Amino acid sequence: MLGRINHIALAVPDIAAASATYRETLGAKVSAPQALPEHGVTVVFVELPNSKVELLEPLGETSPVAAFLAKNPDGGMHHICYEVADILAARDQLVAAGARVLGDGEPKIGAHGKQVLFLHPKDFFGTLIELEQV
Ligand SMILES: CC[C@H](C(=O)O)C(=O)SCCNC(=O)CCNC(=O)[C@H](O)C(C)(C)COP(=O)(O)OP(=O)(O)OC[C@H]1O[C@@H](n2cnc3c(N)ncnc32)[C@H](O)[C@@H]1OP(=O)(O)O
Ligand SMILES: [Co+2]
Repeated sequence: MLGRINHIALAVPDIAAASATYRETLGAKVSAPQALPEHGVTVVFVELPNSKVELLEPLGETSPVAAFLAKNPDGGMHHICYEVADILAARDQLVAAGARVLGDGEPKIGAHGKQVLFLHPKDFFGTLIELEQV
């Protein structure tokens, strides 16, 4: 089922400050901010030779990241995104295995314009998993 790691996501309290640190202190190439109101986040991507790091900050009153930052005010690892070849087949297989697919269970369009789904962290050893159709 699982392909490459598409990205590791870090929730941050201030995406501009975090982007500047990744650019200036770590010498990384960081994309311009992308507001994703339908997901309640603003994201940037740190480009790496073998994957990406997604920095995300809350956007709007109902951001799913706000609760995470309330518990982790300095920020922290938020989710891991695995690529899958067939997101609907993966979803059906996971649901049949008893895993919880978050939201209404239907894929949404993510930051890369691809279909994504999220799996409950409590079903995967305390780590929020995102699946992205490639
Ligand atoms: C798609 C656009 C973009 C992209 O890459 O393209 C993104 O990745 S957007 C990312 C932001 N969107 C999401 O995170 C959507 C999925 N997330 C959710 O549905 C919620 O955040 C959820 C259900 C994971 C947690 O919701 P909430 O925090 O409101 O619930 P609780 O506080 O009750 O949390 C339940 C339980 O889970 C623990 N938790 C919460 N978030 C995380 C996390 N990121 N990693 C690990 N664990 C997490 C929380 O601490 C609670 O544990 P407990 O022991 O019961 O306290
Ligand atoms: Co993500």
